[in-house]
Amino acid sequence: MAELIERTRQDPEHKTAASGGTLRHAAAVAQPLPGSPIGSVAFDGVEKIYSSAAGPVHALKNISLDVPAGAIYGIIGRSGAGKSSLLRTINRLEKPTDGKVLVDGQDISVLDEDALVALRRRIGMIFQHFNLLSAKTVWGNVALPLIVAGVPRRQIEERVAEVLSLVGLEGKESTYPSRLSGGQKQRVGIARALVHRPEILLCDEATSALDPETTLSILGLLKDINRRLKLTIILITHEMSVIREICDHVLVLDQGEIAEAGPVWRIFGNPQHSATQALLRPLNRDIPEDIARYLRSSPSDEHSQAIWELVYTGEGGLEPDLSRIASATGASVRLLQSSLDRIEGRVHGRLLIAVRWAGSNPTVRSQFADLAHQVRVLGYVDHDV
Ligand SMILES: Nc1ncnc2c1ncn2[C@@H]1O[C@H](COP(=O)(O)OP(=O)(O)OP(=O)(O)O)[C@@H](O)[C@H]1O
Repeated sequence: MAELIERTRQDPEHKTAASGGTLRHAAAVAQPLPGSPIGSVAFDGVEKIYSSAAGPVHALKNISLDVPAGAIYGIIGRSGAGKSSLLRTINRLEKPTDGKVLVDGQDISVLDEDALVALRRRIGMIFQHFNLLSAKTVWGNVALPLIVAGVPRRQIEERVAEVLSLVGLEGKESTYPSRLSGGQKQRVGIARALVHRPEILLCDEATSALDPETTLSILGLLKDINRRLKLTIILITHEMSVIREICDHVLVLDQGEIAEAGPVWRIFGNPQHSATQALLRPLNRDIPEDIARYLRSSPSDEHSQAIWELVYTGEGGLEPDLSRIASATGASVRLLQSSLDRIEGRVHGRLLIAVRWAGSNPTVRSQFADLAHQVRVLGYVDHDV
């Protein structure tokens, strides 16, 4: 046991079921299949049907999805969409009614009790309300999983010091949770989730109880951990801004089904499903009220201005080029509004511009076609707005 822990300690990238486990656990656990990336998760036709007093609830319907090792994968959807149910199948807190969940290529439904304990040491989890023991200090909360696993005291002390330093909580060892801020409590939760050197971290609405500034600092910490420890992070949230801030991939769930899934830049840049569009609406500004008030469906005369919307979806690295936009119009052009964002180095969002009309729409449209992913005229105004 000591040898296994020592091996893990010396090599922070070494991620096996043995991390913090006992020799018996290490032998019982289903090891990652040869060639399977460490930290990968795959859902294969996963179904979950709960029985309730009101009848069966079909919470997950035919979910098939690959989560690559090392990803920060966000799961989003309206309340009741099935996010928690799906997340909890990964460490088998929920067992699928049908289908398989594979961790590192291994079907986890076949694991016996010992192997399940070992699996859960490879998969850390943090929660919206932190789930700390109020009667234990920061040190006691973080050390507990190692104490339960029977790890020798000296190694527990080393490891707890390591993870507390990783989450920026040195000096808080003797503090009780009641004396910590929400952000500090979540840092304790993260430290506790990392003590066994997991390969996957599940985050269940981890920032929903935090104010915006603290949310950003916790998201920053998660991103840092993902990079430094090469840890796969799978998070559920109802906040699109959380996905935009740290995720590289996103799954949108709608009534237990996959609405769409893929790289965040693509899904956010060009949402196809009505559920995604509805979730994204708060991030997209509609037409500003002062412009909407004067918008007409056709131009009154040659002095009218067309209000153009140019949409950027991140595809092909296309970005707004203001000088080309200006020269394409061949007339005066005014920038009315821009709501552009960068996700993983790709620009997405939109520009609203006013272009003197003068019967020029067809020419301008053909010129704009090369400059943005989607272009359309929203309407016309008779004067400067
Ligand atoms: N133990 C259970 N017994 C019966 N029904 C359940 C159970 N757990 C979840 N459900 C139902 O399954 C569906 C999916 O629930 P789930 O909690 O996975 O959704 P969610 O997207 O995480 O929702 P929220 O954002 O509100 O937490 C819901 O209709 C819910 O009421």
